Amino acid sequence: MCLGSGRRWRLWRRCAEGLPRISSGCTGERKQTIGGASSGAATTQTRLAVAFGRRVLWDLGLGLVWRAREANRVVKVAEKMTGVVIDGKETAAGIRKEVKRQVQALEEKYGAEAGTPGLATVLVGSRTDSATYVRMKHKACAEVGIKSIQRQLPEDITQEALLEVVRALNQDPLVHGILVQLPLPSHINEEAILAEVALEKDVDGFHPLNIGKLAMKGRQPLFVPCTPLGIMELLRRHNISLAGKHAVVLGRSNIVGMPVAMLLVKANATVTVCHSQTTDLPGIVKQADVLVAAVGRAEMVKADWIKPGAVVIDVGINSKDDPSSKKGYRLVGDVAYDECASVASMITPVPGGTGPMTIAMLLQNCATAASRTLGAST
Ligand SMILES: Nc1nc2c(c(=O)[nH]1)N[C@@H](CN(C=O)c1ccc(C(=O)N[C@@H](CCC(=O)O)C(=O)O)cc1)CN2
Repeated sequence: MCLGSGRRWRLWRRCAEGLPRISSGCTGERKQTIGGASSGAATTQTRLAVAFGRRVLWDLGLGLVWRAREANRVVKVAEKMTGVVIDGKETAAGIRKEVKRQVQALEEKYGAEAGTPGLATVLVGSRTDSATYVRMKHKACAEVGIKSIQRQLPEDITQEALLEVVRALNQDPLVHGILVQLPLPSHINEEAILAEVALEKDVDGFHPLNIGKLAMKGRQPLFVPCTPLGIMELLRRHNISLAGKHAVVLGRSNIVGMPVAMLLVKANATVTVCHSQTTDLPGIVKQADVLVAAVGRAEMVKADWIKPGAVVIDVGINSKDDPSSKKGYRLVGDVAYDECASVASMITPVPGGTGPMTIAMLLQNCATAASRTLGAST
């Protein structure tokens, strides 16, 4: 077999390095941003490859066989590169447009009064973060044409009175989705309140039956919690495959950690859930092809915890003192973003990552709830 010198050289390099091909698009500090449904190939990462005693054999076509052994050769390809930013804000904006079209179609089919999806939010007490999230939800509803009503209740409301509010919303035919903002005050039994929400209106997916089905093989919940669903949608829309991958989830909360772990298992990933009693957290995180950080500890995950090329999903929203900002603080995630972005292949920012997706998924669940109810009643 006769090989041209260019082809021979390429063959030798492939054999000797034993490396995956490095994208020619890698450009030092350049940041690539991907939003919407476009695909995001990993373009940058630091690579260290060690090739021991690789055999390179080729025929020069002159009857001469060259046998080359590369012994203890270190191929070091170290590049300072930056992972692709998964833009949750842009992806969520695309989903809001889709929901808006869905709402218009429902109104055309069932009329403007009966056909408009309705969401009821229930806010107990005066936590400023909860009030902000509820306000954001109402604003997003208005943007896509979902009618929303709010039940603002005092901090000291009794369990029974709160149950009555939920029961009344269950009976309201113009309300297709009910959301009880969490956390609730400590004297309220959260489990009992969430269990009272009508199953077909459980747009937060926290009803015990929906969570139970999520945890079971071959069962489908009516609704899936919004942040975990948003994470899966971000991964799907960015063509990140999960089958056979090792996914590590930091945190075991009912709102994010546990349900996202169940969704990852259903997507055929091998999942490790880490928590406050986990030993050697950095060592476990280092094994993750996909990392979901949801512990609520500012910038806990450092660059040397990340496996080169991993996909990093940051769910943390923590405020950090920042005298240079107008407010005196800024929001940061659970991941030390700048340093981790240079090791990961793809990463979500905070703000602008999973947060906007949470609200987009709520709108989507609400439109689905209305569509099912209206379809069932005709
Ligand atoms: N009943 C529920 N309660 C809570 C949920 C939930 O899904 N259902 N999740 C969280 C809070 N949450 C929604 O309620 C939520 C958190 C953050 C964001 C968001 O868009 N964050 C922005 C930054 C916002 C800011 O500037 O403060 C971002 O990340 O870009 C949306 C929703 C707990 N409770």
